[in-house]
Amino acid sequence: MTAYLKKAELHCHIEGAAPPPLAIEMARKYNVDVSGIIRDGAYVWTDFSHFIKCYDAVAELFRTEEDYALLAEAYLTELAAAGTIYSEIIVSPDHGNTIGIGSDAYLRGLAAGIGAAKEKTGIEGRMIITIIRHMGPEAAERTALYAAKREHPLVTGFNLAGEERMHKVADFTRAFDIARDCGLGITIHAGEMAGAFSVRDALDHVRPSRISHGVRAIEDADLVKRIADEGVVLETCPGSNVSLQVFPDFASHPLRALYEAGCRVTLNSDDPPFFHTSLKQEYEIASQVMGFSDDEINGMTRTAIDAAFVDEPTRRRLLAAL
Ligand SMILES: Nc1ncnc2[nH]cnc12
Ligand SMILES: [Zn+2]
Repeated sequence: MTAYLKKAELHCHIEGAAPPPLAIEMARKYNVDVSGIIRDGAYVWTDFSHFIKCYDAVAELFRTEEDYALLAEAYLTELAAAGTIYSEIIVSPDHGNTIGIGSDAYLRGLAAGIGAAKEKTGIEGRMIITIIRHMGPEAAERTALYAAKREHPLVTGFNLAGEERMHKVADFTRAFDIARDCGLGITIHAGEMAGAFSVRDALDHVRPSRISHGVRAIEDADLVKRIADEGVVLETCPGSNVSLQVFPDFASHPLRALYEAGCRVTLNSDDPPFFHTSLKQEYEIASQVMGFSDDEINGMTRTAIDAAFVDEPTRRRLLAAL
């Protein structure tokens, strides 16, 4: 039972955290037919490409600053109820432009939601700006320049998400250099839909302190050793990986093997309702299905706080709260 354990999360896409009932509420508000993406109260998709389409359609149901405030507040309040003291949400300022409110209003809404949840529950939240791989390097550089210009106290990191099988990591080094130079923490999706080479590319070209997923590093023993030796933190999301069929089941998921090899691992939910999971459930899976002890799981939570993109006084306060 992990219900009583304190928790921390480094990897959850905020639009991917929208509970279907909230998405339905938004669809009613804007008179959108969602029968193609929500059935029997669950999101409907078949494979990664279809998941991304469904994700984008859900994201488009949130259209105002207030909608985004509501989404962030709802998610962080749910996390806090499960004992979570820290959460980094992955956000996409480009999306603010897609829906017509602009990136500033998008971030303002999310920041208001993070603030409201903190006021109610004490949970600490930060935002990680992501660029989207399938939107290409030019869009990525524009977003990085935006992040550099638009400093925000709650925006503390930079990520690359989207279709890992498109473009090369090297195409995005300039965007990451811009983000790093303005002081943002660096993480990158790699080793999820593509294999170990993708993780190696990410380490070589981007030099991140964390990797989003990274689990397919398991295909290359030298790479696993490098990750352990360099202390790169893996934001693992087992429920997401099984749902997207990266691994057929939890028994074949490499979390245990990576942990035993000395890699620094953390537990995360990715896009929880899309993958029929939650951070609470990921902790339960680690405990009940993968056999990690409470001490081992607490160690993962400590790793998450050690690797969090926060200022040092906040890190000390969070560590003290564990
Ligand atoms: N699991 C995932 N991988 C890559 N990009 C994503 N965007 C939202 N969820 C994602
Ligand atoms: Zn992700």
